[in-house]
Amino acid sequence: MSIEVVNITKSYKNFTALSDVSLQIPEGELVALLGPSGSGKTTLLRLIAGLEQPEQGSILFNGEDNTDRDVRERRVGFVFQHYALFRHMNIFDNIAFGLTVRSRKTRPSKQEIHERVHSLLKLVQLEGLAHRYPSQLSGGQRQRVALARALAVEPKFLLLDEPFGALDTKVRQELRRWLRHLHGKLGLTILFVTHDQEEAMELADQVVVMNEGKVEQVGSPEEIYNRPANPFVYSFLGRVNLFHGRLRDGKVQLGETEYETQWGQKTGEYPTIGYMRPHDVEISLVPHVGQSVKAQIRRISLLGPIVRLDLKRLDTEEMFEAELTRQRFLELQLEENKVVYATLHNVSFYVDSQQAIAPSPTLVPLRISI
Ligand SMILES: Nc1ncnc2c1ncn2[C@@H]1O[C@H](COP(=O)(O)OP(=O)(O)OP(=O)(O)O)[C@@H](O)[C@H]1O
Repeated sequence: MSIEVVNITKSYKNFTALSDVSLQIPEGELVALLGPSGSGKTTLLRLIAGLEQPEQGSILFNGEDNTDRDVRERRVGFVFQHYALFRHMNIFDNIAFGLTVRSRKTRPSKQEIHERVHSLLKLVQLEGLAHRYPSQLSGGQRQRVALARALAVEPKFLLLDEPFGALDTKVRQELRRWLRHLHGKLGLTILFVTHDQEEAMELADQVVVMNEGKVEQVGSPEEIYNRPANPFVYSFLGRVNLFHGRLRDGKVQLGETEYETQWGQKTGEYPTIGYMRPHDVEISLVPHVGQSVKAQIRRISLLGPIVRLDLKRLDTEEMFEAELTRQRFLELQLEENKVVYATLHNVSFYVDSQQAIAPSPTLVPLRISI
């Protein structure tokens, strides 16, 4: 089932948790809501589930308005980070719960419940554990029971709020793979909240990046990483170097280097910030005329297959990072305090419009890539 959020605003007293948010989630997609703490991810999930009411806007399922529908009528499967299974019930009864509490008219027969619970136990790969109690399971197994319980009532879609947040890295990775597999098998629309960018990138078909109650960008993992819509998305999705310079007559001056942009017709002078990823810094021992900057290595961190260098530009004195393969690092025989040449590829420039163009606090992208 598709989900559509249209111009939703939600406040708690004077605080606006969501401000005019719109979003479309096509049927059958696995979508991540990604953003820092307090950006409104859980609030949006709770509104879709019907656990909260918006002040403004509407929520449609398959084009049908559900804004005023009760949580039970929405038939949503919900799993939280700390999903409290009923401790006094065994796994079978936990999974069957949503079915056994139905009114006599809609409740499946004992035999049907038995069959459904066993097929769900098989699906979440916990066959044979039906008679255990939650305290006798690992954290990862408990989250799988929570998912089976959410699926038991045949929801129209699943909403997962940091479902693997409390688990250790290895178990999280296993559960991610498993969830991806489960999604492929069921074809159910799944919306999950995470503040872990790796989790979002690895799992989702589409990622919705949120910040301060607003949607900053929606796109595939590849799109949001390679074509970030603005500096927030750029910085949130991985390590980034910032270089401060000036745009003058269509050219950006960063220290001693100059970059052509497509903004040749723009007259005047503007403060500009260049954003780039550390893996797009090319380190060499000889200069690339007009393109490279002289920099001193201040610190070397060996991180398994890659090596991270903390460098200081000798022209502007700005600090920045470079990442290179261990092999390239050994070839160049790099060591701390050595002076090298850094060529900066794929710099995205943003004009600081707050100071130069308009009284808006956002930065305006000028050009992607050099
Ligand atoms: N019941 C409430 N009363 C008052 N403020 C609330 C309430 N629920 C949420 N908020 C506020 O709304 C904002 C968004 O909260 P929300 O839980 O949606 O963020 P989040 O992105 O899910 O954060 P996290 O990753 O930390 O869970 C936060 O600043 C939070 O303090």
